[in-house]
Parts: sequence; C-alpha cells; structure tokens
Amino acid sequence: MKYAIIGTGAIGGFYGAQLANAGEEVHFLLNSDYAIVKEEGLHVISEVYSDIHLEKLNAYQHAIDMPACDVILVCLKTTSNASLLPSLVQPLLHSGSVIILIQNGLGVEADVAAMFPGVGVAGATALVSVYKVGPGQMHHLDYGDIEIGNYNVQDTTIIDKVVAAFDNTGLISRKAEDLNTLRWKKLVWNITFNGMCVVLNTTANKLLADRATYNLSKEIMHEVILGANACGAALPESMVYDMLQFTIAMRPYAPSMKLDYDAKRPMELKYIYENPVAMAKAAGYYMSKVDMLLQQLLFLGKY
Ligand SMILES: NC(=O)C1=CN([C@@H]2O[C@H](COP(=O)(O)OP(=O)(O)OC[C@H]3O[C@@H](n4cnc5c(N)ncnc54)[C@H](OP(=O)(O)O)[C@@H]3O)[C@@H](O)[C@H]2O)C=CC1
Ligand SMILES: CC(C)(CO)C(=O)C(=O)O
Repeated sequence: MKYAIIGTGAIGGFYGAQLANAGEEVHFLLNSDYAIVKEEGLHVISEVYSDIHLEKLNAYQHAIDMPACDVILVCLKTTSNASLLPSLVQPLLHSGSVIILIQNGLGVEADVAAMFPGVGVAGATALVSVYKVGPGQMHHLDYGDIEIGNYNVQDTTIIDKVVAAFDNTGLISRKAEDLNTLRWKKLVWNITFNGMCVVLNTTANKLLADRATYNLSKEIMHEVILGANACGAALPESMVYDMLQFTIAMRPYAPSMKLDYDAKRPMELKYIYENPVAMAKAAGYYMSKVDMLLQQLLFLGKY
C-alpha cells in the first residue's frame, strides 16, 4: 500500500518514519523543513526505541507532485484542517483511498468527511509524547500506541491492514470498536492536562505532584467521563486511575497545546474543548469545570 503523510511534524514524522523503516512505501509532504529533509533526511531520536534516520525518503513540497495514495495519514494540527486539507488531500485521492486523521479531538472526522464526499474517513488516537526539535528532527520521549476507529470507511479491511502495518513496526496498534469512545477516551487526558498546563504554565507531572492540582485533575477527568458517557461513549470511572498512573510514569512533557501556546501558534480549542463541551451539553450534561478552562484558554488565545 502507498501511504501519504500530510504534515511531517512530530506525529507525521514519528509514525511515518516507523512505517518507512519497516519497509512500507511512505510519501511525506513537508512544509518549512522540505529543503533540509531532502538534503539530510528525517531523524527520530527516541528515548524508548532505536533511533531512526531515513536518509532517502519520498519527500515533497507540494501535494500536486505526490502519487495517488491508498492511505492518507493527516498529521496536521486540526487548526489547519479547514484551510489546508481540500488542496493538500484532493490530489492524492483515488477511488479506494481512505483518509485517517491522527489528530486529537472530537468531531474532526465529520468535518473532514464533509470536505470529501464519498471518501472513507477514519480517526486515530496516538498515545505518544513526541515533538519536533529541529528541521526534520523529532524527539520521541514516551509511548507510541496508536488506535484507529472507523467513521465511514465502507471496506474496513483497509483499516485492518493499516493496524497490521503499525503492529509490524513494533508499536502497539489496535482497531477500536467505537470511534466515539476512542475519541473521548483520549480526551480524558487532553482536556484535563493540555489546558491546565497552558493556564498554569506547567507540565502534567508537576500538576500531579501538588495535592490541590492532583485533586482538580481527578475532578476534571471524572467530569469528562460523565460528559463522554452522556454522549454515548462507554468509559469506566476506573480509567481515571489508569490515566493518573500513565501520567505519573510519563517523562516530564509539555502537551502539544502548551507547545503551541508558547510558540504563539493557535491552540486546538475547537476540537479538544469547544466540541466536547457543546456535545455533552446537547446530550444533557454540562461540564462546568471544563467550560471554565475553555473560557480561560479562549482568553489566553486572544492576547
Ligand atoms: N505531539 C504529540 O506528542 C501529540 C500530538 N497529537 C496530535 O497530533 C496532531 C499533530 O500534532 P503535532 O505533530 O504535534 O503537530 P506539529 O506542529 O509538530 O506538526 C504539524 C505539521 O504540519 C505541517 N504543516 C503545516 N502547514 C503545512 C502545509 N501547508 N503543508 C504541509 N505541511 C504543513 C507543519 O509544518 P512546519 O514543520 O513547517 O511547521 C508541521 O510539521 C495534533 O492534532 C495533536 O493534537 C496527538 C498525540 C500526541
Ligand atoms: C497525551 C499526549 C500528551 C501524548 O499522547 C497528547 O496527546 C498531547 O501532547 O497532546
């Protein structure tokens, strides 16, 4: 199968490099790093796995120069989806292509499916701590699990093949039974920690080292689980403790939203906060603590 990576940043660079390193045919769309990556290749420096240096890779500066691909892995920030995806994805489509969004948030598949009528869309959550440290250079700190849930792909055997390809890289890879539950499960982490790390200018491990913010984190997680379940997800209360353990065990890491805020890039508020708050409210549950966090983030995003 031919894979396209749309947005070769932290996530696109990490997962694309894993696939290419395992022998898959991967075509990388780059932005500001194109010239350096063309010259020097793509590097993933990992604290967990072997480092990867892809010396020769299929790197492109323009989507129009890329071949049609079977699997289009969208790894942009969701803040760019509406403005960039129509022009970046359309040239890569053939009649059997599927688009898989490796992005955080809720409702993103519906918006992308509306842009590409008749094209199968799926969503993926990445449980990984990775960030771009320089042009074509990704620093991988922790984890790497990837889970894929179907939105409207008709022939889902292609999703099974993608799961198998990721599994073959050595990463833990699964097909989720229910995309809605998958999205909300990841949001229990992102809603709690991404926003608080921005508002309190800190990292998740520090939030959990302090009694007051540890308790607040737990309360927000509980609220998100209630919101999720009001929206038809099936999340057990016990996952709060799993997430706390996961976060305590994690190497100190600033979530992607904190990196965006510090770099003065727009934050992914629509899909990580606005949609979940609105959807839970419409389903009869008001996530008041999450909404308060959202209002603070909206304020910070303006100034
Ligand atoms: N980082 C992480 O640990 C995790 C991130 N996520 C989610 O994954 C998604 C991607 O995040 P992340 O990888 O961190 O983001 P990055 O900002 O690292 O990567 C986005 C990439 O898109 C590229 N891009 C922007 N505009 C264009 C364009 N016009 N053409 C081609 N490429 C373009 C950027 O290019 P340039 O390099 O020039 O800026 C950048 O490399 C987000 O939804 C995030 O929430 C999920 C789990 C963990
Ligand atoms: C949970 C975490 C930290 C890594 O998967 C993430 O999703 C992010 O940085 O936004």
